[in-house]
Amino acid sequence: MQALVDAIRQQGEVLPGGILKVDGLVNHQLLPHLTREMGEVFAAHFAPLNPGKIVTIEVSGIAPAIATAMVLGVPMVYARKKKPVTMKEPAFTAQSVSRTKGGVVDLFISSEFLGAGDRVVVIDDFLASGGTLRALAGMIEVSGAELLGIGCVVEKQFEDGRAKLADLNVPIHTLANIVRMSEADGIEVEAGR
Ligand SMILES: O=P(O)(O)OC[C@H]1O[C@H](OP(=O)(O)OP(=O)(O)O)[C@H](O)[C@@H]1O
Ligand SMILES: O=c1[nH]c(=O)c2nc[nH]c2[nH]1
Repeated sequence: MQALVDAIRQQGEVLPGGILKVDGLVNHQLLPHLTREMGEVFAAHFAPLNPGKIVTIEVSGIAPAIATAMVLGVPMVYARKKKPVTMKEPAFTAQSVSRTKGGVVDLFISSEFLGAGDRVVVIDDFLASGGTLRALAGMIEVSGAELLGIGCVVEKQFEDGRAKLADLNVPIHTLANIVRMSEADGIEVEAGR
């Protein structure tokens, strides 16, 4: 997605600890024209798989996920990181590591909105180590739903998440690919794959 690649070139910053800051377009501020195009691109890519639900994780996955769900005309379900009292027991749960806040986080998906018979595409903002997507895939499997594919806005190729998720045997589509980055040399970004 060329507009996203251009925006990362203009706004992206490399922070200590191998974190790419794209707060002005993905994490803290959203640019509607970019978010809408993300949804259109993901929807066009995954429509042939005939998904019936989009699944994501709060908080930064929600925007590209709902943009995709709106184009496909299907519900969007998101994993929460704190279990609200309204969530019916038993919920599907897993743990992942928050890359931007540090520490292990618990994830909860309501069993009211995911289960056997659901055909699911997962959309998230970052594919880095793949740990978060692994946790989501586990919850989807336990629910009895079928995982059809994974879409992420930004892939950090050098963290190898794509290879680590190969055993899931589903297509992974990303919109921008960070080939390498460092505080000294900046960001090498290309179109996703
Ligand atoms: O492939 P991984 O190494 O698991 O990294 C990717 C995850 O890390 C971020 O979550 P984080 O909790 O940092 O951020 P958020 O609250 O902004 O969604 C991002 O939103 C992905 O879900
Ligand atoms: O804002 C972010 N920047 C990153 O580099 C990253 N990696 C995983 N999750 C991330 N979120």
